[in-house]
Amino acid sequence: MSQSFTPADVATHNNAEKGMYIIIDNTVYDVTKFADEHPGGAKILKRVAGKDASKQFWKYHNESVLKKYSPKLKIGDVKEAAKL
Ligand code: HEM
Repeated sequence: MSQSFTPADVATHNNAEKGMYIIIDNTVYDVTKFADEHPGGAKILKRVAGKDASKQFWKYHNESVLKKYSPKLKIGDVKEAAKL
């Protein structure tokens, strides 16, 4: 079962203390522990923590990266808050 997050939920996880979540194409990844082993560096991940980083992600990686790391880093999907 996959957990649902609103963009606002993800936005609260924007630093190492609270945890660092990023959104790539509607999927939420927890990169808190991964940041220090990220080949592109921890700094660049800290800058996008809490945000949708799809554009930046696809600039530097391809599908095989997501395939490889999803089992370890994926924590859920983005679901918009119900519109009133
Ligand atoms: C789930 C999230 C991410 C994973 C699993 C991930 C994984 C990786 C991996 C495995 C590499 C090594 C190169 C490769 O195999 O393609 C890499 C390089 C890199 N990543 Fe990420 N990355 C993530 C998110 C991001 C984000 C959001 C950014 C930008 C804001 C970023 C920027 C970079 C850069 C700049 C490089 C170096 C590219 C190069 O040296 O040519 N990454 N990343």
